[in-house]
Amino acid sequence: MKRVAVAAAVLWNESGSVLLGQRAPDTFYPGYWEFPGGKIEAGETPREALIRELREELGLELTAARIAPWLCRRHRYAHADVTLHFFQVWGWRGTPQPHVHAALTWQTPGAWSVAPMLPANTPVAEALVLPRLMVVSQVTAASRGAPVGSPAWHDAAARWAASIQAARTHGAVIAQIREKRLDPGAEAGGDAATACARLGIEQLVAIAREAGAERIVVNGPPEWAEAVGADGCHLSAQAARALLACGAGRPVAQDGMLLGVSVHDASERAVAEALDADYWVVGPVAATQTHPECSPLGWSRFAQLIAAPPVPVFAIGGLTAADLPQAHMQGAHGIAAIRGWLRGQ
Ligand SMILES: Nc1nc2c([nH]c(=O)n2[C@H]2C[C@H](O)[C@@H](COP(=O)(O)OP(=O)(O)OP(=O)(O)O)O2)c(=O)[nH]1
Repeated sequence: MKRVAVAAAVLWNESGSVLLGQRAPDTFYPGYWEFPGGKIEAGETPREALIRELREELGLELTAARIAPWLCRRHRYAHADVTLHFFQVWGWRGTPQPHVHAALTWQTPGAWSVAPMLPANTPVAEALVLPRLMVVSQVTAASRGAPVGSPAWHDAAARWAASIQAARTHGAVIAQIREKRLDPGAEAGGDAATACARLGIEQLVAIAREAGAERIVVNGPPEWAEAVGADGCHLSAQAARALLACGAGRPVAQDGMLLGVSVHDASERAVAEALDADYWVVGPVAATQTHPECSPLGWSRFAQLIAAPPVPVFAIGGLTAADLPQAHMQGAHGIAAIRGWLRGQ
């Protein structure tokens, strides 16, 4: 089958809308909506092709410093096996003109008023509505293991809620409940411990919802995410590797549940890909108190590790909201942090 490589742009305007073009009547999939872009020619990089295509198709001059790689998706159409390099673009000169499209429209992701999109774009449209900021909990550790429901535990939980609220001033939030010692499946075991752990996680889900988190994932087995009414589960790199080793496939029980995986190196990236995770959390980018034993990747190794990711990536490790633009430029979808959200407030 013919292999085709394509570069396409998610152009963001100041109101948070993205530009779609409707394919012309004489093309393959006429009338379908797509992100502007086109085939990468011999000798071109995806970025060079993007700049050329948007000049030809829309009459725009992209601002080089405002173009960021984002996702790379492969889709097998009947006519060709297509690899799509999606970029996010925030800066250009000119007003988009429909030089090749039947129509152009600015659309708010998730509130699409046009359809259908090209089939390869369904996961891309979903990725566009995934929040950019992940706030990771650390309530048990921050309260020095105080029992669930105790005043010290509540204080730590309130600080976590404040972190979620602080992050929300920068955009939509995914809350990740990461309470290792509360893991209801942990070796501490016993019915009372399990019930208490479950209660703790349930309370944190309620607190995160109240604080305005758009999505909530639980770091632990998928059954627990489901049992406490979370929107998905997040697997540590170790848990993901163990699941894959027992020959299990993608471990998410219900449709629509998110699956996230932590990644620190290329072999863990391969595990996340094999499990068909919906997003990766990759780091540490900078030094962090949570993992003092890990040497930081720095942005350049981070960018190499995540190069051409099929799903959105959150950068983690010593980051604050101020790092979001830099994270985007390195190919990240967003950033994740435990402590960073209240810094500087
Ligand atoms: N530009 C763009 N192409 C996409 C998207 N999603 C998607 O599956 N594609 C596919 C459709 C095509 O197979 C290919 C884009 O090729 P193209 O627009 O340069 O060319 P084409 O197939 O329409 O036709 P032609 O240039 O060969 O005449 O990528 C998208 O969002 N934007």
